[in-house]
Amino acid sequence: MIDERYLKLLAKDYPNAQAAASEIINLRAILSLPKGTEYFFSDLHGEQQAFLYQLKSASGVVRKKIDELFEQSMSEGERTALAKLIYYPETEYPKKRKQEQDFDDWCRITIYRLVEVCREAASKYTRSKVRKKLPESFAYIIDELLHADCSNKPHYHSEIIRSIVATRMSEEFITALCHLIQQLLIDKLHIIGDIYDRGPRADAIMDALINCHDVDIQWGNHDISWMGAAAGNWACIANVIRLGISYNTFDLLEDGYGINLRPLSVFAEQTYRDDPCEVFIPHILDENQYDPVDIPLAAKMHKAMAIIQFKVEGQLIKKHPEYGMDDRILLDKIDFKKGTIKLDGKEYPLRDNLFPTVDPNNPLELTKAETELMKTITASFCHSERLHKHIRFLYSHGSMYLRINGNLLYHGCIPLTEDGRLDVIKSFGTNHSGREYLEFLDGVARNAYFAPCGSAEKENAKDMMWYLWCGAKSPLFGKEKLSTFERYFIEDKETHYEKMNPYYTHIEHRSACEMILREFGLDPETSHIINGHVPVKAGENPVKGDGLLFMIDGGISKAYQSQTGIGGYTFIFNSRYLALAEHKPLKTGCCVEENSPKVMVVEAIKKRVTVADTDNGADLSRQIEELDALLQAYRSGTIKEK
Ligand SMILES: O=P(O)(O)OC[C@H]1O[C@](O)(COP(=O)(O)O)[C@@H](O)[C@@H]1O
Ligand SMILES: [Mn+2]
Repeated sequence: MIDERYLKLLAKDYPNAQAAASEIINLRAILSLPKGTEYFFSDLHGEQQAFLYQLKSASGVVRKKIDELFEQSMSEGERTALAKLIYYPETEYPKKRKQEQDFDDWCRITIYRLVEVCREAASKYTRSKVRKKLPESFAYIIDELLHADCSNKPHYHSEIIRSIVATRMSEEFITALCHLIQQLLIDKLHIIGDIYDRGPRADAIMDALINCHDVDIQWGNHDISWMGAAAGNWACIANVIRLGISYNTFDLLEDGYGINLRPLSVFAEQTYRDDPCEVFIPHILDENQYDPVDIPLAAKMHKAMAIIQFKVEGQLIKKHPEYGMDDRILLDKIDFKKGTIKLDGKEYPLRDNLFPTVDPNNPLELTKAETELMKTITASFCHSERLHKHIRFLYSHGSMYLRINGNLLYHGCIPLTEDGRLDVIKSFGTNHSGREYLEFLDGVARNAYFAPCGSAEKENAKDMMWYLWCGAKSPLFGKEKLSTFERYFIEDKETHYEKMNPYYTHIEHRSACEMILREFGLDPETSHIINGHVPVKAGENPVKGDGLLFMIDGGISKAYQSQTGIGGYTFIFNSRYLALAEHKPLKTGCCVEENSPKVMVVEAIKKRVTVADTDNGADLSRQIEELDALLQAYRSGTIKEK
C-alpha cells in the first residue's frame, strides 16, 4: 500500500491520469529493452594512454560494429581508418584534412558512416536516453539524422550534411559524433581500483573518468593512499611521493598536481650529497615531458622520502598498538655500526648503510629539516585544487565495494581465516567481519576526509588510511606485510615475500565464492565477483571459483607486463554474455589493429538480459507500481486531477 501523502507529491509531477498513464507506458517500454553494456577495468596504475585507448575503442567493440556494418562496402584499410577516427578524432581529423584531395567529400561520406555507427550503437536505447547523451550544440541535428525516416527523406538528410560541411562545422560535428559513439557503447563503467601509482598520468585518467556519464569506482590500496595523502596523513604523503619518484612520475606530481618538489630536491641534494643512492635509482618506464629530473638527483630524493616514510610509519605504528604492526617498525632493528638488520632472529647485511638523518638512539624521530620539509609538502597537498577535485570524485563515485546488477565488485579481498571463514577483525574497539567490515571501513575512509578538522574522529580515520594501504587485515591490501623496506635494503629475496591472505587460495573453490556472494546478499546461481589487485600471471586462469569470480588485473601497468605477458583485461557484461577482452601491451604509433584485444566469452546468458533484470529495472518497476497507484487514485477520485 503506497502512502497517500507520497501519491500527492507524485501528483505534482504527473497531474492527471493521462500524464501518469503515459509515463507508465514509457517505463514499461524501457524495461523491455536489452540492458546496456557494462565495462569493468582494474589496476590502471596511471597508464593513461593504454586505458584511454581501451576506453575509446570500447575494448574492441567499436571495430566489431564497424565490421558488421561495412564489411561489404568498405575495404579493410578504410574500416581501420574509420575506427581510428572514432578513437582519436582530435588528431585524426587534421591529418585527413591534409591527406584527402576532396576533403569536403571525405567529410560528407564520413558523417554518413558515423551516423550509421551511431544509429547501431544507439539501437538498444530509448530515444530519450540517447537524447540525454547528445552534445547540446548538435542535439537537434543528430537526433534528426539518427531517427528520421531516411527512405522518405533522403534529400533532407543530404541537405543537413551538406550544410554542416558548407558552414565549416564538420570538425566539431565529426568529433561530437565520435564521442557520442564511445559514450553509447559504454553504458556503465566500473573501475575496480588502483587508478594511481607506477604509470605516468593517473591525473589524466581521473579527468577522463570525471567526463564519463556513468562511472563507479571501488577504491584500491593505491587510491586510498592518495586519499589519505590528500587528507594530510604524513605516512601516505611520504608513500605517494616515494612511489612516484621510484617510477619517475615527476610530471604527475609537479605538472599534474602542482606539488612543489623543489624543497625536497634541495634537502636531498644537501643531505645525500656524496651518497650515490644506488639502491634508489628510479625505474624509468616513461620519460617526463614537463619536469625531467636527472637520475642521480631523483635517486637522492627517492631515498630522502623513503627514510622519512619509514620514520613516520614507525611513529604511526607506535601510536596505534591495535594495528598489531610492531614488527613493521624496522629502523630500530638496524645495527648502524655493523650495517645489519635483525629480523625474526636472523641478521642480514644492509645494501645501503648511509643514514645521515637517523639518530640510532631515536631512529623514528624526524630531523628538524625533515619536519620542515614535510610541512611544506603537506601544504602543497592541501593547496592542490586539481588533486582535491580528483579526490572528491573518488569519494563521490567510489566505495569499498559495490553490488550492482547481480555482481559484487571489490579491489582486494574479503579477509578470511585459514579455514575459509570470514575473519573477525577488531577495529576501533569493535569486532567486524565480511560485508559489515567493508561498510564500516567505508565510513572510516569518509571520516578521514570529511569529519571536522581537529576532531578525534578525523585523526583516527586519517591514520587508518595508512593501515588500509598496507595493513594485514585491510581488504584493500590482503597481504601479511608490505616489504618495501626489505626490497630496498636486503638482498635475501626470502625477506621480500609478502604472504597473501588465505582468501586468495580459497577463491579457487566455488564454495568460498558462494559464501562471499551470500554474505553480500547475492544469489550464487546468477551472480559473480569481479576482483582486481593481484596481477594474473602468464598461464594463470583469471576465472576462479568455478566461474564465479573474475580476477581482472591483467597488467595494463607496464611495470607488470613481464609477469602477466599481456596488456590487461576488460571484463564486459552485455545483454547476451559475460566476456573477458585480453589486451596486448599497447604499441603506439602502429596500426590500431595490432592493438585489438582478443575477446573470450566466459559465460553466455540463456535469455537476453533486459533492463527489467537490472537494478535500475527494479527501480523503474517500483516507479510503475507507484504510478499505477496514482492512476487508481485519480480514477477513484481520492486525488483530484489537474
Ligand atoms: O615494485 P613496486 O612497484 O615497488 O611495488 C611492489 C609492491 O606493490 C604491492 O604489490 C602493492 O601494490 P598493488 O596493489 O599494485 O599490488 C606490494 O604488495 C608490493 O610490495
Ligand atoms: Mn592493489
